[in-house]
Amino acid sequence: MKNVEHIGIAVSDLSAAEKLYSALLNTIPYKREAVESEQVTTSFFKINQTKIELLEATGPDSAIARFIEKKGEGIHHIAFEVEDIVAEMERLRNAGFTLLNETPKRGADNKLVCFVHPKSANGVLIELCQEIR
Ligand SMILES: CC[C@H](C(=O)O)C(=O)SCCNC(=O)CCNC(=O)[C@H](O)C(C)(C)COP(=O)(O)OP(=O)(O)OC[C@H]1O[C@@H](n2cnc3c(N)ncnc32)[C@H](O)[C@@H]1OP(=O)(O)O
Ligand SMILES: [Co+2]
Repeated sequence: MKNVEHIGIAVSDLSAAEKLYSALLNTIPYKREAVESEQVTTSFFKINQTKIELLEATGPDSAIARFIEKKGEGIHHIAFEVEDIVAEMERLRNAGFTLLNETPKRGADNKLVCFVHPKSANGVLIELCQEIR
C-alpha cells in the first residue's frame, strides 16, 4: 500500500455537501464524475496528497443508496493507492481477506479499483486503487 488515496463519504445531496465541504476545507472540488457502473456521482477535493470523495447515489441499487438507507450519511470507505492492484488482490486473497470483485474494475478519477469486504477489515470497507497509466 502506498498511501491513503481518498476517504469516501456517502451523502444524500451532492451539491449541498460540496458547498459544506468547500467551506470546511477552504477549497473547491477539483472534479465531479459519474461512475454509472456503481450508480454514483462523485465529487473530489484534494488536500495535499489525500482526497475527499463525496458520493451521491444515482439509482436505488447503488451501494451508496443502501448504505445511507441503513446507516445514514457518513464515512463510507477508505481507499489506499497501490502500485500493482492485481498483485495486491492476490496477496490479500492468499492472506484470507474477502474481496468484493474478482478482477479490478474501472473506478473514478482514472483508477482501477477493487474492494475488500468490511467484515474482513474490522467493519471498514477498504478500496484499493491503481492509477491507470
Ligand atoms: C468505484 C467508484 C468510486 C471510486 O472511488 O472509484 C467508489 O468508491 S464507488 C463506492 C460505492 N461502491 C461500493 O461500495 C462497492 C463495494 N461495496 C459493496 O459491494 C457493498 O456495499 C457491500 C458488500 C460492502 C455491502 O453490501 P450491502 O449493503 O448490500 O450488504 P449488507 O447491507 O448486507 O452489508 C453487509 C454488512 O456490511 C456492512 N456494511 C455495508 N456497507 C458498509 C460500509 N461501507 N462500511 C462498513 N460496513 C458496511 C453492513 O452494515 C452489514 O453489516 P451487518 O453487521 O451485517 O449489519
Ligand atoms: Co472510492
